[in-house]
Amino acid sequence: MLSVGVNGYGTIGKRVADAVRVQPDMTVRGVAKTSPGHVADHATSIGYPLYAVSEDEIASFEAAGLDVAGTIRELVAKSDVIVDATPGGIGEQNHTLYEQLETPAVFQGAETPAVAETSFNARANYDEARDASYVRVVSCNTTGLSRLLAPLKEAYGIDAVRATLIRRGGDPDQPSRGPINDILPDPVTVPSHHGPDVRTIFPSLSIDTMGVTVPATLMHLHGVNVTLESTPDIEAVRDLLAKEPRIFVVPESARIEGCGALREFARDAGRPRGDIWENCIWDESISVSGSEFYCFQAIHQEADVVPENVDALRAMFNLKDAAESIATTDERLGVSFRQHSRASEQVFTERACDD
Ligand SMILES: NC(=O)C1=CN([C@@H]2O[C@H](COP(=O)(O)OP(=O)(O)OC[C@H]3O[C@@H](n4cnc5c(N)ncnc54)[C@H](OP(=O)(O)O)[C@@H]3O)[C@@H](O)[C@H]2O)C=CC1
Ligand SMILES: O=C(OP(=O)(O)O)[C@H](O)COP(=O)(O)O
Repeated sequence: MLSVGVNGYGTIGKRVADAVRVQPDMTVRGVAKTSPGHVADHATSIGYPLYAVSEDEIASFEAAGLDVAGTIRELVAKSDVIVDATPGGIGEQNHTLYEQLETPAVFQGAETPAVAETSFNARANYDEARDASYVRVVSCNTTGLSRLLAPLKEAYGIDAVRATLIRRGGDPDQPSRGPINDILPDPVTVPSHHGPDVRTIFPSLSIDTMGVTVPATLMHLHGVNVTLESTPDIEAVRDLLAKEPRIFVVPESARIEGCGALREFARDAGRPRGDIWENCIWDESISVSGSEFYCFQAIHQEADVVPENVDALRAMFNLKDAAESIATTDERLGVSFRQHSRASEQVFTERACDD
């Protein structure tokens, strides 16, 4: 059993801990945060040993009636590997501690690529993280783009990518980022940082991205145009995407018109926290004109990187190959929306008929 410590138990850290907990080959050694409150209460109620980031903070946890198992140094020393889900820039500072104690670590997307030996997306470059001590799971937007581009690149080749990323203003628990009533070019400079970040996964890819932030907390929405190297049949593209493990081609029949309805769909499906781990691509938006591919995809920013963190751990410790790891992660987590995809339903029906 791989013993995993989670340093930074916020939006991403708590979800990664819960995803690790349900895997057959890994366990949560403990979680660390800086302050008490309902999130810390929840961690201890699940049974995660709680660690303070520094000695000074132990008293405030104890004053809140929480047992503290130690400081982050002790958690790092006891764990086989750390998932660092601290706010951007803190991970880089923590790198020194991980190195001192010879504990490998997974970092998140707001850290610079230089924090790790490789940036990671399970579908696109799993093998590059094999035997690595430090791996960076790319941001939610970069993860969403990588999952879409990997199968298109393999099947048709990619000449160029242009994407406009309509970004949520903040997460639901971030009142400091709202309310706002605006539509912000964000960043106002072009291209946005997302294109270069995608190139940490696909080094030679021609990609330009633009970002806009809107007053919403639900999801990001991408409008994507890919110039392919060949001219595909539109039904073949639909089938290709619908078969991808972490892509949900949203069928027209589901009458899911926007991100709010997608989140409600996830809640109705009993997803923990209403999380959507998959890219959600509207079937009707998939268009092909010559070698130009277009689609709209929604990305749940709080959730899509979670299975990627689990796979990064398996790659670093050579526990499974990419396909096995993705399948195990998804089965244990319940990544199942693909089964609603129109095209994959057709495939399943055809297979059943063949049988
Ligand atoms: N939220 C998102 O949409 C996404 C975030 N990411 C990336 O994940 C990373 C974490 O983001 P997110 O989960 O949103 O952040 P949060 O602010 O939700 O959580 C950060 C956590 O780190 C803890 N923390 C703060 N300072 C320190 C410190 N010095 N040492 C250890 N822990 C500390 C906080 O503890 P406390 O609350 O007690 O202060 C909190 O538990 C970032 O790199 C981000 O870019 C990636 C994809 C999507
Ligand atoms: O969208 C995200 O990152 P990204 O825009 O850098 O891809 C993550 O959700 C984190 O976003 P934030 O940096 O606005 O908190």
